[in-house]
Formats: sequence, structure tokens, C-alpha cells
Amino acid sequence: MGETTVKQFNQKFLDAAAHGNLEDLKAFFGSVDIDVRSDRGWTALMFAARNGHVEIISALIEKGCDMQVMNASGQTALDIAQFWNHKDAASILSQHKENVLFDQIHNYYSLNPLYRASDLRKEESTLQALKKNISSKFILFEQQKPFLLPPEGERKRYKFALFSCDELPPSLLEEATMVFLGLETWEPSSSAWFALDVKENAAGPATQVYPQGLFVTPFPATMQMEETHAGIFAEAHSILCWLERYRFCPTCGTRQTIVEGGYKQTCTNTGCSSHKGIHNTCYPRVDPSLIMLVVSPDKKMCLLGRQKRFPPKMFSCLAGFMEPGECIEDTCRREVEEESGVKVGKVDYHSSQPWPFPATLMLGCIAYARTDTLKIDKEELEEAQWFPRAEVAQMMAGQHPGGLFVPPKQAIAHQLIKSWLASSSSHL
Ligand SMILES: NC(=O)c1ccc[n+]([C@@H]2O[C@H](COP(=O)([O-])OP(=O)(O)OC[C@H]3O[C@@H](n4cnc5c(N)ncnc54)[C@H](O)[C@@H]3O)[C@@H](O)[C@H]2O)c1
Ligand SMILES: [Mg+2]
Ligand SMILES: [Mg+2]
Ligand SMILES: [Mg+2]
Ligand SMILES: [Zn+2]
Repeated sequence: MGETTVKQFNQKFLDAAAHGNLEDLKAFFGSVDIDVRSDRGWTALMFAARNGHVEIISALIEKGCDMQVMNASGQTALDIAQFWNHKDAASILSQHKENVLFDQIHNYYSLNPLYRASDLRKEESTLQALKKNISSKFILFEQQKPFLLPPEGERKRYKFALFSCDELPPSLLEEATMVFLGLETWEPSSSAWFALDVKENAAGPATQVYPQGLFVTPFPATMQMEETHAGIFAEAHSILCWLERYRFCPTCGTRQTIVEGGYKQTCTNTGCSSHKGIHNTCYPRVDPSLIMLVVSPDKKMCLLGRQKRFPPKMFSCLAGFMEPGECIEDTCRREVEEESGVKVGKVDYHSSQPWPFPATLMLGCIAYARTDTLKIDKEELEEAQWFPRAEVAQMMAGQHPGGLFVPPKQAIAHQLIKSWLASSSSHL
């Protein structure tokens, strides 16, 4: 095709999106660049968003279009749908959180599309009404094991089985530990999501609705979930583990009551000092920890290690929990030196990942070593070594001659290594 014809071809594709003509649009799939832009930098998704064509938006998203691109005015498709007040279109687009994570790396378990609506947690009557609302969605756990639909046919990943209140026995709704997870969008009338944790024997009622569903051990099954469901799992699982493990007041040992949709527990002993001043024991805990890709002083190698519990031949980044009163940079320097003997200078923050087993927050960093002599702490690491870039690339690609490999893409360690490989290509 000549340049003019390519332009005309692309314009017809964009017109189909703008006019809401789904059949015409689909005819271009496979032969057109789905993210092609008009002269003003508008994509097909933006044109569909401008006119509120929900079906076109869904088809484009399904085909993997880029939802983060901006037009020449700095608007994404979501901005355009909101500006023109196309609520359904905005709702679909806002469910895909990539939209609002401009230029941010997002790690697996962090893509929770729900709007947490934390203000509603304090409104007990609103939560009770939402619990009985037929549009509300419930996900089930049995002793912190999620009830999932296994991969099937074209779908390669687990996802949550969703229940409405009339599909669950009233006794189960009353007795289960319940967490209010949030609303589907920022619209107050959108559907609410709840997690229910039952002590045992929920399989009967659940499999009546979903015969193929099952309660699964969360790790590693949830590493293979639809990404947005993995994000919702992370929220629900961390809170449910906290509610289960902190049933008694850490200050005085009295039984606690669950309030605020599962996001707070209060001690039933009115004389307990946890009711006075600032107390953090009544809120869910999150344990920050660091994970760092250590780059050698000459920047040509990186340091990877093995914990004893790792699968054979897997090497990963070093990691360690933050200690009270410590800043991120010092945790990084301390953990690297403790485990490997290497001294770290500059520390750059990369990205973070909730690790919901039960509630770690991994803070990913790139650490620049000042020394390269190794002195391995054999308690913490079975082995650690400097790997040259080319060898790391083989490990990433599953083509290492010795069969060594790195964690899968769902692990933040993988993303740190990938970033370093990409950025260090100039040092070759
Ligand atoms: N490849 C990876 O993605 C990867 C690799 C290693 C570790 N991790 C994760 O990083 C986190 C920290 O790494 P680590 O295990 O090497 O830490 P670490 O080097 O600090 O050593 C672990 C020890 O820290 C102590 N500890 C201190 N605070 C703790 C807390 N809040 N919870 C549990 N133990 C605590 C325990 O004694 C534990 O045995 C873990 O959650 C682990 O799952 C991820
Ligand atoms: Mg350590
Ligand atoms: Mg430690
Ligand atoms: Mg460690
Ligand atoms: Zn108490």
C-alpha cells in the first residue's frame, strides 16, 4: 500500500470506532495497528470513548489496545469518556487500572480495580443494605482458601466464582467473617464486593451454584489468576488472615469485635489502653520488606542468590524485612551486607508489590554496589554469585545451559531483573 492508501485505511478503522460500527471495526482486526493515531493523536479507543460506544471499547480492550496513551491534549480514553459524561464507557475503562497508572510499572497482585470506598466502612447501615443488595458480589473463602473457577477452554487462568446474596444460604451470610472490599467504580450506585470467610463446609452451597469451582490452597494457584482478580485476592486474603490471627486484643488479651467492614477490630474490654491515644493494633498490619537487584561496581553484573526453600536452580534478588525506625535505603544496605558481605551505595526505588502471604509489601529497589567481594551468610542464603548480563538474559529466557532460571513474571524480582537487563544494554 502507498502512504496515502495506508492513511485512508487507518482513517476507515478510526471512523468505524467513532461511528460505533462494530462489524466494520472487526474487519480491520489483524491487519491494522490497533493503536494507530489520527492527526490529532486520537486512537480508535478515544473515538469510541468520545461517543460512548461501549461495545467498541470492549472489543478494542479485548484485542489488547493500549489504554494509557494520551492525545495531544494529554487526555486518555477514560478522561474523554468522563468529560463527555458517558458513564458506562467510563466505568469499563476505569475497571482497567492501567488507565490511571500513567507510566507506572504495575506488579502482579497490585492491579485491584475496586474503588475501596473507605468512607463507607464507618456507615454500618449502608454496609448492611449493600449486603442485601442483589447487585452486590460475594467471593468465598474457606479458612482463607479462595473458591475459584479453574482454567477452562480459552481461559488459561483461575478466577473468582462470584455469588449474589440470593445464591448463598442466609446462615452463611450471617455467620461468615465478612470484609467489605469496595465498589466497582467511584459511582456510589455501582456494585459492592464482599469477601466471606467460612470456617468449613461451605463447599456444598458453593458447588451447587458452580459445580466446577473449588477451594484452593492460595499459593501458587493465585499466581495464575486473571490479574484484576489477583489484585482483589491480595486485598481480601491479607485482611482475612489478619482477622483470623488477631482475634484477641494484642494489648490485654480480651476478645475483639470486627468493625468497619473488617478493616478494624476493637477490644471489648472498655478499660483497655488500646482505646486511648494512638494505637495501631486495631488496624490491619502490612509488613514492608525490601527486594533489591544489586548491580556490580562496574555495572556489568548483578548479584542473585538462592534461599534453601527455592526450587532447585532458581536464583532471585536478595530480600529482607524492614526493621522499625529504619529507612528504605538503610534496610537495603543492611540486608545486602548481612547476606552477601557486599557494601551498597546508592539505592533507587523501582516499584512495589503487595505479597499477600499474609501481608508483606515488597519495595523493589536497584542497589549500586561499592564492593564486590562476597561473604555469604549460609543461614540466609544457600548460594549467591555475580552473574554477567548475558547469562542473566539466558536465565530470563529459559535458555541457560546449566538450567538456571529466575522467578516468573508475576514476581517483582523478575521485573527488577528485566528492568536492569533493558537499561544495561548500553553497557555491553
Ligand atoms: N524472589 C523473590 O521474589 C523473593 C525472594 C526472597 C524473599 N522474598 C520475600 O521477601 C520477604 C523478605 O525476605 P526474607 O525472607 O529474605 O527476609 P529476611 O532476610 O529479613 O529474613 C527472614 C527472617 O526475618 C525475620 N523477620 C523479621 N520481620 C519479619 C516479619 N514481619 N515477618 C516474617 N519474618 C520476619 C524472620 O526471622 C525471618 O526468618 C519475604 O516475604 C519473602 O517472601 C521474595
Ligand atoms: Mg536477611
Ligand atoms: Mg532480615
Ligand atoms: Mg533475606
Ligand atoms: Zn484490649
